[in-house]
Amino acid sequence: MTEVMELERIQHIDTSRADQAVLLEIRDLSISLRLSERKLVEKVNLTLKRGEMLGLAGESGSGKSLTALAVLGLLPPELYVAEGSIMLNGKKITCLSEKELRVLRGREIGYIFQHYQGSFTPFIKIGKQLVEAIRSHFELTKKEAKEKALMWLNRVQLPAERIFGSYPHQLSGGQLQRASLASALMLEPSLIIADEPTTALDVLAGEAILDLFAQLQHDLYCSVLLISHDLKHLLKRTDSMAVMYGGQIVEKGLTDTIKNRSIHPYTKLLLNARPVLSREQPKELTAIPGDPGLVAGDGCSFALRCPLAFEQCRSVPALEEAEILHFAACHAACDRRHE
Ligand SMILES: Nc1ncnc2c1ncn2[C@@H]1O[C@H](COP(=O)(O)OP(=O)(O)OP(=O)(O)O)[C@@H](O)[C@H]1O
Repeated sequence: MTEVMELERIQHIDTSRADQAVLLEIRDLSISLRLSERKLVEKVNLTLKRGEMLGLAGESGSGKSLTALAVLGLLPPELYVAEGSIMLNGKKITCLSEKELRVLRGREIGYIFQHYQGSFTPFIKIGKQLVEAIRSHFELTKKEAKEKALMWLNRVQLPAERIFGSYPHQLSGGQLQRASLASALMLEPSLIIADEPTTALDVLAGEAILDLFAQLQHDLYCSVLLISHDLKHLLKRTDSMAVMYGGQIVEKGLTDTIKNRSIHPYTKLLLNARPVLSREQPKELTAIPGDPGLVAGDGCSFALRCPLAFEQCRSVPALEEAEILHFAACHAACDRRHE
């Protein structure tokens, strides 16, 4: 198949996928430690539509990666899905066997991690690994698979022939992350999970990869769960966002709404702690009070660091719909709205 034919085929897939049906639905997901039964992620509800980019924000340890690993069926053995379900394309995936999950990963769900070195086996050339991955999911000859791999290396703006014949250690960090992007996208998954894909790169390389990723996601009409502790990336690129603290979602909604009308004190502090480039005098950044990762054992998980905390925060706030498609879990904010 020529490169032009392959592109036409992908464009055809785009239009046939052009509906905004729900692709991923996470319902009441709780993840616990097997030994102590301690909950690390609690009652997470998320919906991701076809073609949508959903951002998951929150500081280190808030439960973002565990949520993603649960979708991929890659939780470490000491953890398990204690409650809830995950549906992909209307099919429950929380009850699939390891063998079924292996088929799902790659073909249905692509993933890109922060540690891109782990995306490739060190002593096998990139091209050979890409061809093997393609042939394990598509019925293609070696020659056809090579053409597809080269086309994708081209699409992620790499010198395709050279990278195809290189070992992973011969590539820079940025090139390796581009190659892992090609490796995830070439299988045309309906969902891509990108967990801090640029954290290990310098700022410019990271920005360039995310711009390229957003463009390819748009062309392929796949859905993306983009995880980052850097609000800047999420505000710029996602359609909707969820903010996690202490293993729970504290606020979620359309990205513009979160940016302009955030409700939860933690989201507001995160937004104020972000440097904004402007011609005017730079505003002073607000630090989030208390130590990162300080989570209240009872009641609202953010209560120990919250400037608005009051008596009622000893009980767990429900995630309430403040306006259409905008949810927040905060007693103080809810009280103010009712005043
Ligand atoms: N295998 C494990 N055993 C015990 N606790 C774990 C394990 N994996 C994660 N945790 C704990 O679960 C919580 C959520 O971790 P998670 O990796 O999801 O956070 P995160 O928001 O993705 O943070 P980061 O941005 O640093 O990756 C943290 O308190 C973490 O210490």
